[in-house]
Amino acid sequence: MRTLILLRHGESAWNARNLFTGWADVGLTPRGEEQARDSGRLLRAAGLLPAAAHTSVLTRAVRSATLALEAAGRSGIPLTRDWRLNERHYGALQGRDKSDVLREYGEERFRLWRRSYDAAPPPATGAAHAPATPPASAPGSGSADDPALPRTESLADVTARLLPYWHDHIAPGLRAGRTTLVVAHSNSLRALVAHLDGLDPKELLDLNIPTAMPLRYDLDEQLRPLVRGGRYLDPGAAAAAAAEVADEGHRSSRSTR
Ligand SMILES: O=C(O)[C@@H](CO)OP(=O)(O)O
Repeated sequence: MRTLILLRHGESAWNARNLFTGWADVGLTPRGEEQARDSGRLLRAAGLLPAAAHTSVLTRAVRSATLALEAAGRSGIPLTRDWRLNERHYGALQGRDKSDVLREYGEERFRLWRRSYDAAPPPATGAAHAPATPPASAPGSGSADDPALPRTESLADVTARLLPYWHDHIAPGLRAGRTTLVVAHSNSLRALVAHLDGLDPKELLDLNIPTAMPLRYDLDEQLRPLVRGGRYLDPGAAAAAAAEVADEGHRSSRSTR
């Protein structure tokens, strides 16, 4: 049996402010840092000791991975960063308040942009929407104006850039028997879960990944899940937190609630 642990980063500054984030490189809130440490403590308590870890190039994920591994007593293991694990590029929605977007475009469009397989938000235009720091290993020259950088992404686009990384860098370690931690984002993890569980687009609409809740997948030799959907280490807390994610846009930011 092979064990994979999926973990979304802790609460970011823009999660707390109810803003679409995507490739904007924002840090964790103090609460997000504590959530990341708590997730590491959960791993340790469950006896889940990763031998390898992968994360995106975005600060909120790298920092969460570092804090979780420290709290799990595993800070010495290799941590590999790659832009292919980044959050989906949210196009022109990046930096916008989710409640404002919901009001402006309506429930159906809002839901399809957030949770469908093939709808991409309108592309970002101009430097204002380009990532502040282009991910170092992203395609192209690394300049924020580089036409090779995405200006928006659907979940299908995320899946297409993520799966080569899964096949070439994560799956081989799992096959070699290494318990592996992947620390990523709401939508890059939705793409990975959809691949592992064989979700169809309708099932994907209802898939929400909560922040900092370790999700354990035990996999067979073909890397197929023994239990579809995996198992959250703290199922009750994860279900409540996933419901809050689903409800984003319908409530104001955490700091003003
Ligand atoms: O804004 C984003 O980049 C993501 C994660 O916060 O949002 P959502 O979960 O709505 O896809």
